[in-house]
Amino acid sequence: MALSKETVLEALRRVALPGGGDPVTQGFVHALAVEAGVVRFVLEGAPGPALEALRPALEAAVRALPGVESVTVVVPAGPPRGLGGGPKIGGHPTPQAGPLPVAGVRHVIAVGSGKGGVGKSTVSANLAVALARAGKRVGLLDADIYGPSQPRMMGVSKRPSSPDGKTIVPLQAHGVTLMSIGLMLKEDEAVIWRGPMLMGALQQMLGQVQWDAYGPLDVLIIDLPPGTGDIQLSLCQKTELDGAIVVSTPQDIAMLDAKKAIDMFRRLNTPVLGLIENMSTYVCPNCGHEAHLFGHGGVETEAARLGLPFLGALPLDLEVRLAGDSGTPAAAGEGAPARAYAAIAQALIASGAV
Ligand SMILES: Nc1ncnc2c1ncn2[C@@H]1O[C@H](COP(=O)(O)OP(=O)(O)OP(=O)(O)O)[C@@H](O)[C@H]1O
Repeated sequence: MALSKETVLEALRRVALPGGGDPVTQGFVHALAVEAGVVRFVLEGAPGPALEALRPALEAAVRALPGVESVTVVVPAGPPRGLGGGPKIGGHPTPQAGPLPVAGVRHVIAVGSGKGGVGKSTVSANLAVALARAGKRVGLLDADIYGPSQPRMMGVSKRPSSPDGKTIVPLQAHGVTLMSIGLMLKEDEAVIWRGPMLMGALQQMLGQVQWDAYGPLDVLIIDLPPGTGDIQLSLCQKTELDGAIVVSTPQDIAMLDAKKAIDMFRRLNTPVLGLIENMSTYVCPNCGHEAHLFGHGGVETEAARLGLPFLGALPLDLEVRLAGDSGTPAAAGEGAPARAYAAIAQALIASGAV
């Protein structure tokens, strides 16, 4: 019989569980994929150690099928270790009627992008620092749960404390109040959670973090994951957002994805506060020649076409990358990128968004 999902499920059904029944009928087998001899599935629905104990028998049962080249069984990480007996991050979300405000915060602004790698986290960190330098009390939430980069960009690695075991005290860096799921995980630890766990983590980051631990905030910047997935949807529906900023490079392919993000925010009734063009120009530090590696001006043109504010263009600058990697965003310095970010911060303040 040819290898198929059904033959794999049949083999798994033949594995008897210690407490009776089989893993398929008990609902432990999820996201089964069978592709050219490669079998993958997620084992979920019982405590992690019990599933780990089951894994070898299931792998052996599948490997014994004709045509199987490899088997990968993923047992999702449970909620990360807590904060010294404090709240566990990443449980299932609790039901919530409508969008809620974030306690201790006046304005909430999400920073999104359609495509990954266009500099959304860099822009979030730098904008937060620039707004803080302009006198605003700023919070930064790293909601890029699969790829949290704010701890590195903002230069923090300490685990936040939870004195009462329920709420979490955020950290502070460069004048910004900061929280990231990355602070709860080891740097190289992958998050292998399904949708509900992600939603739960996001809900906790907004509701259980004491955003006003160092005084009430004027604005909370939320660094979203790229794309238009569960986190974006959930955030827009469950949180009273003032609006979203969309970051794109001028490249057509990035702009195409940015338009999808804009469309998503519009459909979710989240006002788009403006567009930012990142990696806009490159000025050669040796000869001063200006090059447009990803094109130039495309985002501004698109903003005009859509009737949205264009907040500014940010150069492709080695200082920005090095500063991000070193944990002190370029906006904290005195160079050209810091001036460009200060101008965007002023534009946002002038618009009344912050
Ligand atoms: N204007 C810039 N000049 C130079 N390097 C930049 C600039 N903007 C971002 N980078 C660099 O590009 C890389 C990707 O940036 P970043 O992580 O901010 O993108 P992202 O859109 O948040 O990515 P992801 O989708 O993976 O979260 C980083 O190494 C960052 O330092």
